[in-house]
Amino acid sequence: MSTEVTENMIELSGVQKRYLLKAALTGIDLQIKKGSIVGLLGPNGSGKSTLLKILAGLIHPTSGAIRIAGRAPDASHKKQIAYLPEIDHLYGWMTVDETLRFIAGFYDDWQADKAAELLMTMDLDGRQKVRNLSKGMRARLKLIAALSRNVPLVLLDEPFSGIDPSSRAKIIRSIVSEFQTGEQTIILSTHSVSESEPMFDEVIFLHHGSVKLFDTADNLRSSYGCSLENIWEKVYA
Ligand SMILES: Nc1ncnc2c1ncn2[C@@H]1O[C@H](COP(=O)(O)OP(=O)(O)OP(=O)(O)O)[C@@H](O)[C@H]1O
Repeated sequence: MSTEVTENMIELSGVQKRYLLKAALTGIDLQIKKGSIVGLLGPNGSGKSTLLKILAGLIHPTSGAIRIAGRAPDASHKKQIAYLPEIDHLYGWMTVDETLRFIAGFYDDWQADKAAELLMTMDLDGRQKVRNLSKGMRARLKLIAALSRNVPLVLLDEPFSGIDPSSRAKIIRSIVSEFQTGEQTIILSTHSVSESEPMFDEVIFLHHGSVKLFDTADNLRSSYGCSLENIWEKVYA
């Protein structure tokens, strides 16, 4: 993906998004370094999904500039971004194995061995029909689909939605262990701040469509003297 030498995977300058009368993003300036796991946090409606969709190239900003790996986004970028949407588009009539084979067909970078490994880590039965999966199991299947690709940028929108708290910790460990240090950048939106906190290198707190705080997780914890979960309570009090 990198045609120019740059330390940043993502650079956003003055990015705004308006849906008819609703301003979802009101001017985002951000520089996200390559090789980090970034937590995208914020209350309902703060703009997390909108920002991720813009980065995935699914929607366009109303104004502002975006650079991904040093270049303005174009059609070729989409091939190098794995995006897990908040809503799933899985086919109920397929089995889990058929779903993964179907998704694999779209991507040259699909890693079948990794998908098989994740299937075991996520405790999913490949023979089960998607329509019979619980909400949490569907969420796991979506995660396998995103994490089995060998891409420099992974965008996960609420990946733990529907997954029970004890399984979340296990899944977070598998995301961290699958993370290709130095090569990949993961941006992950979540409301599960306490469970996710250990995996974040950097954290963005969004509020009403703008960045309220952005720093390394360590700097935030040391300047506030508390956990990210407690910072959340202070920021959105
Ligand atoms: N397609 C759309 N048309 C109109 N308004 C939209 C659309 N999508 C999002 N919005 C509005 O933009 C704002 C930001 O929404 P967004 O989904 O990005 O927030 P979010 O932080 O992801 O929320 P949540 O945590 O509830 O998923 C909200 O006020 C929402 O109602």
